[in-house]
This record gives sequence, structure tokens and C-alpha cells, in this order.
Amino acid sequence: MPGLTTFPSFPSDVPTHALLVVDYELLVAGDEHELAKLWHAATHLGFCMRNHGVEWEVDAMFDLGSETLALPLSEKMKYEQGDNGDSFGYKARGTIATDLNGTRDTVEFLNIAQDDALSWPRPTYRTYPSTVNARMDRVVGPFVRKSMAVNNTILDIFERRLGLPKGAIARLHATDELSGSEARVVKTPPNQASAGIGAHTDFGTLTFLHNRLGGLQVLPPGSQEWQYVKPLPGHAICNVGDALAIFSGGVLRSNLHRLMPPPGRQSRYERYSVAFFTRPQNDVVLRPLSEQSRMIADAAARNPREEFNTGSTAGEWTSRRIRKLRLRNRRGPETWYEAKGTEHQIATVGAGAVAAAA
Ligand SMILES: O=C(O)CCC(=O)C(=O)O
Ligand SMILES: [Fe+2]
Repeated sequence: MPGLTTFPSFPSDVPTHALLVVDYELLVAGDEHELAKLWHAATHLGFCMRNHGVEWEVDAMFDLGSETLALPLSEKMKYEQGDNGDSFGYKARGTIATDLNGTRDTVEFLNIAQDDALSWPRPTYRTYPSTVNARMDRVVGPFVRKSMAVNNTILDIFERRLGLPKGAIARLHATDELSGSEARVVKTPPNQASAGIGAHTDFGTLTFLHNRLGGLQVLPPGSQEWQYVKPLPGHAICNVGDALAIFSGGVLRSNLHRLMPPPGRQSRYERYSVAFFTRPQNDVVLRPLSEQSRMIADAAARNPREEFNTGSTAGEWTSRRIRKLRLRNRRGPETWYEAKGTEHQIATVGAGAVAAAA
């Protein structure tokens, strides 16, 4: 399997941040201890999840990613996402900024729209390389559907904990409406010296991420030190995105993370990751759901955050952020600030920090 090469283990002398591990099957069974752990993690930093049931599809997506990103550049460029703020398609290496100075990113990736996978063989947004089309039925479709189910299960749990009426979050993510939700495969070449993806918070609602080599780093709340997250076999990394942080009035946190070269001897290897991003319907206005939950109303009143009243729909907001990241649209450091994630977190990293993307 091309995406499953062997590689040295994660070095033992590198400081790591151990994310809380939650068991998906226990969550589904309503285990109180596991539900409490999930809530703690989502209101702080993010978590790892085991027994999610998507293992086969994730492995197959690694293979699809390595095969597709090995196509000639001229072929991949036919699918490039461009500079207009579109997310779907191929993103070539070196096209987005990773920091204030406009340092180029080192990763290439392919984003496949949830809506294109669900409407296959009819494209909703766009078409993809032949390697993707060949596995749409057997791999991409099942990966997307199962990832949606996992994320929706977690969202239902958050909805109850947030005191929202049943279906309040699902209504913002209806599958018969267009959304920015997407599957992604990311490739970083070996022996890189700088950030693959700069510091960022994810745009959407919930991220379901899978990686094998190290490289992902988090900035734990209140800390100034980036720490590696050590990949655990078969475990997914789950991150709350900005849209959910906003909907929840800040009760749930979208944590800053970035992609650096893998640590130690792992840095000599090509690195892949696979992700599924649940994002709201394009037409949903991003703002706290205060009218529907006392907890959210109280949180929004206690800690009013100007950036939470975006005045934008999810579609406009995501598109604006992607547009600002593209180096061809860059005017100067102010463009970087406009592309940034939620304000308070970027402020904690300071002006010299690596930033941007995803
Ligand atoms: O590759 C990784 O581990 C992280 C990727 C990421 O943060 C993203 O694509 O948003
Ligand atoms: Fe991310």
C-alpha cells in the first residue's frame, strides 16, 4: 500500500502534548465518564478518538492521497483551487503564507467536497483527478459518509451539553444544502526546514484528522510553547473549528495548531495526513446561538467577542480566509491578520509567530 510505508518511530526525547483519548464506542453507548472527558477536551484543547470505525477507509484515503499527489504537477495543476477563495481541488506547494512575512508553505493538498462525493457521479462543485474518480464509490464516498456520521454523533453530544434544542446544530449542516465540508489529503516532502502549514484554527465546525508521522503541533491554552502531538496508531485527532467556537459563544474552543517538519529521523520521510472537515451550510450566518441556549447566551454576555459577530455567512467567511492566505492576493502583513483564526488565540502567539491556513 503506497500510503503505508514503514518509518522510524516518534522520538522519545521530544516534548509532546498528550491529548485526552476518548473512545467513540463508549460515547455512543452514553458512558458518563467518557462524555465528561469529551466535554472537558472540547472546552480546552481537542482530543484523540479511538474505536471510531473508519480505520479501513482512512487507510484507503492515505493510499489515494499518495497516488494522487504523485501525479505529474501539470496534471494536478488542472485541478488547482485558484486565488478566488475556493477550497475544493488541488492546492500546490508554496501558494499560501505561513507567517507575517509571507514565508511560503511546503505542503500540497487535495480537497474533495463532501457535496461532490455525495452527488457522485454528478459533480456539485467540480471534477477531480482520475485517481480520485476511480475510488469515489469504494473509498471517498464511504470515508465521507462515515466521517460525517462520527462528527454528527459528536455534534449531537455537544448540542445536548450546550442546552440547545434537538436538531439545532444539524439544521445548520443539512446535507440537502451546499456546504464547505470537505475531505483532505496533505503531503509534505522530506527534509523540510520550515512550517508546512502555519499556525491556524480550523475554519469549520469539527475536524476529524488522521496522521502517522509526527509534525502536528498544538499551542495549549495559556502556553507560549508549541508541542508536538504524538500520533497514536488508529486514533483520530478531533478539533473544534471556529464556526463551532462561534456558535457556542466561546464555550467550545478552536485551538491553534500548525504543521512542522516531523521530529528526529521521521523528518527524512514524506509525510501524509488525511482529514475530514465538517463545515456549516454556506448560507448560515456565523454568530453565537444565544437565542436557543441559556448557556451560550450567558457565555456570550460574560465574554463578548467582537469577532464572533462575523456578519458573514459561513460560505463568505471561509472563502475570504482562503483568499487572504493565497500569496498572489497578499498585500502585506495586514493580509495575514485578515486571514487569521480567532483573534484572541493569534494574540497569544505574538506577532513573530508562524501563522495561517486550513
Ligand atoms: O497534517 C496535519 O497533521 C494537520 C493538518 C491541518 O491542520 C489542516 O489541514 O488543517
Ligand atoms: Fe488544521
